[in-house]
Amino acid sequence: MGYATCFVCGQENDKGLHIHFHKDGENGVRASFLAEPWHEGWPGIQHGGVTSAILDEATAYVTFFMGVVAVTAQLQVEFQDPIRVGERVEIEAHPTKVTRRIVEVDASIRGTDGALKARSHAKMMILSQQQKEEMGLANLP
Ligand SMILES: CCCCCCCCCCCC(=O)SCCNC(=O)CCNC(=O)[C@H](O)C(C)(C)COP(=O)(O)OP(=O)(O)OC[C@H]1O[C@@H](n2cnc3c(N)ncnc32)[C@H](O)[C@@H]1OP(=O)(O)O
Repeated sequence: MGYATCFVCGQENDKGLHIHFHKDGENGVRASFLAEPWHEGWPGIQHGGVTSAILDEATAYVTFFMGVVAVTAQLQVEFQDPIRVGERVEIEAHPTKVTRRIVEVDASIRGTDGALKARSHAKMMILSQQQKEEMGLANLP
């Protein structure tokens, strides 16, 4: 499942991260990722933008599995501990608050030992029909 060309999850995006997200419980999502050398910023450490993209995507999948079309309006990221190249990490996200137009989501990335690497709090804006049409997202499955 996913959009083929998405930078984070698209299986047909040659330059993408190819992360597979799956549902976890009623509203959560989970995924796993291995940091590769071409994901680094400082030598040997995964770039913070890549980390942020992964958290953003996990957040978006929460709303996707809820059956709404939403975009990220705010994403607040805390980088707690470096993600090393060659290190596998586990990603998790779940909703914390749902209102008519905004879904708030917490996401985290942890090492395989459970140590916290990064976490985020996001506000996802549910799009109106007009906004979906304006953004070219009106015909999503
Ligand atoms: C299978 C694969 C699945 C999923 C995989 C698919 C790919 C997923 C990609 C990952 C997700 C992304 O990165 S999405 C891409 C990054 N995000 C974007 O490009 C979004 C760009 N921003 C926008 O388009 C717009 O600013 C919106 C839609 C977010 C908001 O515009 P709007 O709807 O016109 O908002 P507006 O009428 O002004 O305000 C409505 C109410 O919301 C509040 N509000 C407005 N903006 C914000 C904000 N940023 N943060 C908080 N609150 C806000 C206002 O104060 C107001 O409150 P009140 O007065 O009513 O109280």
